[in-house]
Amino acid sequence: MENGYSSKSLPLDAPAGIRIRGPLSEPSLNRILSREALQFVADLEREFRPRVKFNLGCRREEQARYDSGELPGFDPATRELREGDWSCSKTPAVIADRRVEITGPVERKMIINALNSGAKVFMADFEDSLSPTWDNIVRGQKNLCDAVNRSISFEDKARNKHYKLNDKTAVLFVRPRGWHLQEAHIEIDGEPATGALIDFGLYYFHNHSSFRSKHDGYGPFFYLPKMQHSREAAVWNAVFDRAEERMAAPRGSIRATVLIETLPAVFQMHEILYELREHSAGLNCGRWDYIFSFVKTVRAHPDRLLPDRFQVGMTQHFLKSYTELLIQTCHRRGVHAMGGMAAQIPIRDDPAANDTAFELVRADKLREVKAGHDGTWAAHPGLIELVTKVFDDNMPRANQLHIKRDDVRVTEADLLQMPRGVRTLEGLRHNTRVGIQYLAAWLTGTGSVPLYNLMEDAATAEISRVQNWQWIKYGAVLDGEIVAVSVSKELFGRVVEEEMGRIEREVGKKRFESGRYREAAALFARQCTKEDLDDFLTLDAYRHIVKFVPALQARL
Ligand SMILES: CC(=O)SCCNC(=O)CCNC(=O)[C@H](O)C(C)(C)COP(=O)(O)OP(=O)(O)OC[C@H]1O[C@@H](n2cnc3c(N)ncnc32)[C@H](O)[C@@H]1OP(=O)(O)O
Ligand SMILES: O=CC(=O)O
Ligand SMILES: [Mg+2]
Repeated sequence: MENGYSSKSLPLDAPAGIRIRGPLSEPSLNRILSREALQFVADLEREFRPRVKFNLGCRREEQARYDSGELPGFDPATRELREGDWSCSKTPAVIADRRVEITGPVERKMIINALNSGAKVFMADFEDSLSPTWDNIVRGQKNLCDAVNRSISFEDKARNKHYKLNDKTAVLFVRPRGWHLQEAHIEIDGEPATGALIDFGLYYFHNHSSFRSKHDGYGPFFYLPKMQHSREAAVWNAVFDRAEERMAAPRGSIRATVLIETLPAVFQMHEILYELREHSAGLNCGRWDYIFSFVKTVRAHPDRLLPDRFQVGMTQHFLKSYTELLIQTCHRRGVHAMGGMAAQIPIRDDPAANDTAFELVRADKLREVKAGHDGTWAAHPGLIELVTKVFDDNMPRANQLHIKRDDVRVTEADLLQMPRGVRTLEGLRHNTRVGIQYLAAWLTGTGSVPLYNLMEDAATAEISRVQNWQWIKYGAVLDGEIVAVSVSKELFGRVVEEEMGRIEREVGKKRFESGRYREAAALFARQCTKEDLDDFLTLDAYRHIVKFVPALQARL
C-alpha cells in the first residue's frame, strides 16, 4: 500500500481492453464500475470515438477559418431545412411545465436540496459547476443512482442535520461533460475515454429502467453542453438510439435539451433540433459560455474587444437577438425555449445588497418570460420562490409554445454586433481576482463557488480568462485613466501580484497558505498570456487534478 491507495481499491473485474486508473475511495462505489456497466460504456466509446474525434477536428478547421478573417453565419446548404415545415416529437407531459429549473453539481447534499427545492426540474451537473476529479465523477454517479431510486440521504453531523427526499421532488435532468473533455481514469483500448460518454453511459446504464417504470416510460432526461455544429448533435442522437436499442427502451424515450452556448451553434439551431428531433426537449440559452465562445471565436479579430464583463448583460443587442431567435426557433419546432442563469445569489449578511440582488434576478426573469421563454434557471434554492412567482404571474399555461414570435427578424449582423461599454482597470482586476479564486477552488474539487456575492463556475471563469487574454494580446486601451494605459503583459503581471495580495487578505493567511492559490495564479496567468488562446481553461487545469493509482502512474 502506497499513499493510502491499494490495488484493492481498484475495480478488478474490468472487461478486456478497459483499464481503470483511479482509486475508489470506498467499496460502495465499485457497483458503479461493474463489469456490465463498463462494457456498456466501452461499446459506446468504441463505436463513437472516431466520430467524436472527427468533430473535434472540424471545430479546429472552422476556427482556422475564423482566425483567417471569416465570421460564423447561417449555412446556405441547410437553408431548406431552416425554412421547411417540420416539428420535433411531442414533449412528454412530465416535462411540459419547466418554469423553474435549479442547477447544481452532483454533490450529495445539494442533490437532495435541489430535488426538494420546489423547482420543476433539477439539472444535476457533471459540467460547468463540477470539478471533474475522479472521486467527484464516480461519487456523483452513485449519488444520482441513490436519488433515482430514492434511497439517498445525507447526515451533517456537525450541524446535527439529516437530509432526505420529500414526497414530491423535481424531475431530474443530467448534464454530461462536453465532447472535448476526456476521462483520464478510464482507459479504453489504450486511450483515455470520452468524458461525455462516461457520464452519459454510466448514468443511463444504472438508471434507465427506473425511469421506464415512471414518467409514462420517458427518460432519462439530459442537458447537452457546448456543441458547435449540428453534426455534433447527430452524434448524440446516434448515441441515444444505440443506448435505447441496447436496453430495449422505446425509441425517443430519452429526451435532451441542447444548450446554445457557442457562437457557431446559434447559426445552427434548426439543424441541431432536426438532428435530435425524436429526442429533443428544446434548447436553452447558456449565456455565460455563449459570451466566452463569442470572444473565443473572434480571437483573431483585434477590432472585437469586449467591454468589462459586468457590462455584457442580456439587454446588449447581440444577446437579445440570440435569445429571441432561440425562442422563435424552438416554438416553430414545437419544443421548449429555456432561459439561462442570472449570476446573483442570496446575500445572507446584508439585507440591502440582498434586495438589490433579488431585484436583478426578478428583472432578468421578467425579461425572459415576457420574451416568450418557457422556463428558466435558478442557481440557489433561495431564489426558487421569487423566480416561480415571476413565471406564475406572467405565464398562465404550462409553457408558451403557442407564442410563435413571428415578429422576430434576426440577421447575422444582429448576432455579431459588438456589445457597447467601457474597458477598465477594475474590470481587469476583477477578472483576475475571480479567475484565480475560482481555479483554486476547482483544483481542490469544487466547481461552483460564491465570489463577491455572485455564482462563479467554469463558464464565468472562462469569460475572465479570455477577456484578459484578448485585452493583453491586442493591448486594449483602458477607459477612465488619467493618462492613456494599454493592457500589457507587464501591467497584467502587476495586477496578478496585487490581486494575490488582496486575495490573501480577504481569505486569511491560513487558508491562503493551505489552499492552491499560487498554483491557480500561475495557471491563470499562463492562460491569459499565451500567444495563441487555448480552447478551454479546464483542459490545462485537468492535468492538475488527475490522480492515478501510484502503482500505475504513467504520463497523461
Ligand atoms: C453557467 C452555468 O452553467 S450555470 C449552471 C451551473 N452552475 C450552478 O449550477 C451553480 C449552482 N449553485 C451553487 O453551486 C451554489 O449556489 C453556490 C456555490 C453559488 C453558492 O453556494 P453556497 O455558498 O453553499 O450557498 P449557501 O451557503 O447560501 O447555501 C445555503 C443552502 O443552500 C444549498 N444550496 C445552494 N445552492 C444550491 C443548489 N444550486 N442546489 C442545491 N442546494 C443548493 C446549500 O447546499 C446550503 O444547504 P444547507 O443549508 O442545507 O447546508
Ligand atoms: O451552461 C450555462 C452557461 O450559461 O454557460
Ligand atoms: Mg455552460
